[in-house]
Amino acid sequence: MIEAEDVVKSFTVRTRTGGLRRRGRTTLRAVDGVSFAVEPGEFVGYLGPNGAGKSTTIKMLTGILTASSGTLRVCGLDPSRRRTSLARRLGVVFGQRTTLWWDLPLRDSLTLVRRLYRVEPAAHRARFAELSELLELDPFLDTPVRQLSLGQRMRGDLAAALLHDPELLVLDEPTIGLDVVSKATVRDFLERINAERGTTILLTTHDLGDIERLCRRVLIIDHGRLAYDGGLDELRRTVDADRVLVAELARPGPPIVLDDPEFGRIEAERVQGPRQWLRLPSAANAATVVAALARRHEVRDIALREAGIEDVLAGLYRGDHAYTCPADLPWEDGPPSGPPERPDHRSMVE
Ligand SMILES: Nc1ncnc2c1ncn2[C@@H]1O[C@H](COP(=O)(O)OP(=O)(O)OP(=O)(O)O)[C@@H](O)[C@H]1O
Repeated sequence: MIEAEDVVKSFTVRTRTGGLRRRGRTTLRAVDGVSFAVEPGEFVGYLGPNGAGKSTTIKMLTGILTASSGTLRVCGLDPSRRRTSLARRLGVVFGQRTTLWWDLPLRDSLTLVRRLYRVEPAAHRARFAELSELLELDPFLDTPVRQLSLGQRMRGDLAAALLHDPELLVLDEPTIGLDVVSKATVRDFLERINAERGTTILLTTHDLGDIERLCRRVLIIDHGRLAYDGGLDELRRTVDADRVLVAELARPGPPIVLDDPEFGRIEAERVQGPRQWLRLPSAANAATVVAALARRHEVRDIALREAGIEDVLAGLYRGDHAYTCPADLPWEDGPPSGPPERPDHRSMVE
């Protein structure tokens, strides 16, 4: 459904280089040699910190931007050359923008979408009825789009993106700003169209709840380069994120220090009354640490917190962990051992 091979997108940006009047130009490689493939029916998360190159990738996939180099095929088509043909096979939702007509009732916006995509009236009626039911559009179909709440508008945008029954749906932050109930509606809907209709979905989001709930596979991009391609569980295992032991002692005391030949030195990193938080190195055996703790302190209660996906990603984005990527990714000089420094990202041309 998507084939990206060594895709690069560079922007030329003006910079001041010292004195007031001295200006230069910098080439910014927003996407820097990205390669991946998405099979029909997959639900893939596309993650990365702010400015990593996610939206730029999505704009290239949808034909809005043309890649500076590399090969890109979406539904078998070159997106920038076959933009109109691709539009018939692709649905796109940008959470921060709407494709609906602001002053028209939602129903009329959706009718216009039918005409734009030249959907047959009978097929449109069936699809419209199905999407209205799944997204619960009925109560606000006759409300002008500008009067819709964010959650209602997003449901309208999803319907507009899917009315022509595309094979591939590309979503850029579809749950941004939604409350928990609206998020759940959108997530349930996406899960259903992926499972029941086999629609392939590429989802960009900073909401890790979306990712944990929906995506079996994630791609992580950082500084324009693909840093990880694989499952969420493998990602957790790969980075070996630290676990945290929360110990409740019989009485408040100074920060715990454990020094043991088996696991080395562990110091409490937070103390709150009788509670103390100890970060366990990934190699440490939790049972050994708990036994050492119980020998030296009167312990009332213990909790062990595994690193959540949020901790794992925060560590990756900060550069605490070495990145890994599958060996079959076509890195020219082998995979990067860590995220490149910012200066490598920009190369001065003038
Ligand atoms: N039209 C443009 N001209 C110059 N630089 C651009 C342009 N569009 C994006 N960039 C730069 O490219 C880099 C990647 O931007 P992009 O919008 O793809 O990031 P992102 O991963 O989507 O970030 P966010 O999570 O904040 O939306 C950023 O440094 C951004 O400033």
